[in-house]
Amino acid sequence: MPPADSIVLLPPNRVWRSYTGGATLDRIAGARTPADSHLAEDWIGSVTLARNPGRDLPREGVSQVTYAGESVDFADLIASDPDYFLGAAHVARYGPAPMLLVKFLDSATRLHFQCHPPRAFARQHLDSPSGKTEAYHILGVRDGVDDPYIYVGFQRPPTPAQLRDWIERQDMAALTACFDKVPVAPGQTYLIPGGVPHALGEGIFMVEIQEPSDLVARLEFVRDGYVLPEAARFMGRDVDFALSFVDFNAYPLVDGESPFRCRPSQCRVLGPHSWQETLIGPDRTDCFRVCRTVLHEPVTKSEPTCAICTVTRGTVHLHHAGRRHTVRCHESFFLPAGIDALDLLPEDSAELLECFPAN
Ligand SMILES: O=P(O)(O)OC[C@H]1O[C@](O)(CO)[C@@H](O)[C@@H]1O
Repeated sequence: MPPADSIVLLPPNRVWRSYTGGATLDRIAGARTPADSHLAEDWIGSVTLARNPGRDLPREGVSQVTYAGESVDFADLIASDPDYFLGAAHVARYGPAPMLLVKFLDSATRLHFQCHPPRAFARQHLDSPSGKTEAYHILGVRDGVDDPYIYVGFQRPPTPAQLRDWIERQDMAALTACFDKVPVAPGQTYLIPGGVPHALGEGIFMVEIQEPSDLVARLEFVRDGYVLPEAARFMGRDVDFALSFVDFNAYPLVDGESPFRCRPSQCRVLGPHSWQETLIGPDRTDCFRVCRTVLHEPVTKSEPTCAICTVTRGTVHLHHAGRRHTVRCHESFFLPAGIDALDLLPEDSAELLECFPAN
């Protein structure tokens, strides 16, 4: 099927989570009374199914997108012309899936201490092509949260036997004492490889970029009165299965900074005052790539692969093949691999977060 349009627009796609949040997402969507609830995330241009045991929504997670003015299931759209949307080399290697999951995440509360399987473990033991290495690009912090933080990697690792005991007794004081708080601020980026234990602090609004799966082992079972059902704790397996992929290394902070922080490096000049920088490159992970484009004038650019792009500041007009789309702050679009060059016209100045699958 020849593409009827060029750009795929990615409207909000709220997904139920076991923690609470989402008031910021409500506000962005223009809700009259923004409120926190269990719809704490927005999965942007997703073909990944959410694993929410007990919820009767078989397609939860998969996005309805806007293409040529029509609302369509994103997986169906890609299947209609995988080479155009994803690129022939990508399809030959991975099949008709973007191999990428991008989310807005808006936490009202600290998330459960948790750990995700690395890709090799997921392939060997979970019959999944993807694990869940994930990255956080922090966009904002709620009013009243004075010390935004994440926990990432043990600073004082327990032994596996100790951790097993604490999980079974839910001794969260002992577990928390294994971590230092890593202070975070808007504009920062962190990569959390599969296997590394972590918990996102309360009051953080961010874009999360990750391998496309919803695989998680929870080390903690109760948050704010919600008790995780057993099936949701260790992916239907047991505690020893979860412990077998936990990274027990120590990751001390150096001058208050975590080794998981990724600092930007400029990679491409796009105009006299416009550029693209790498936030997460192949030196950090082979699971995905993340860039930020800063625009101070109209720019024409092409990319070697498809991308999920989110405007993180300002407004950008996209021109391609005689069509024009306006994308405002916190709106997103999918850039098909088949697009040769795209014109980006910022209103004054703008920033884009660009997430690319592994290539
Ligand atoms: O274990 P919880 O608190 O339900 O959190 C799950 C969420 O945590 C994250 O892995 C972020 O750490 C999200 O991708 C995921 O939706």
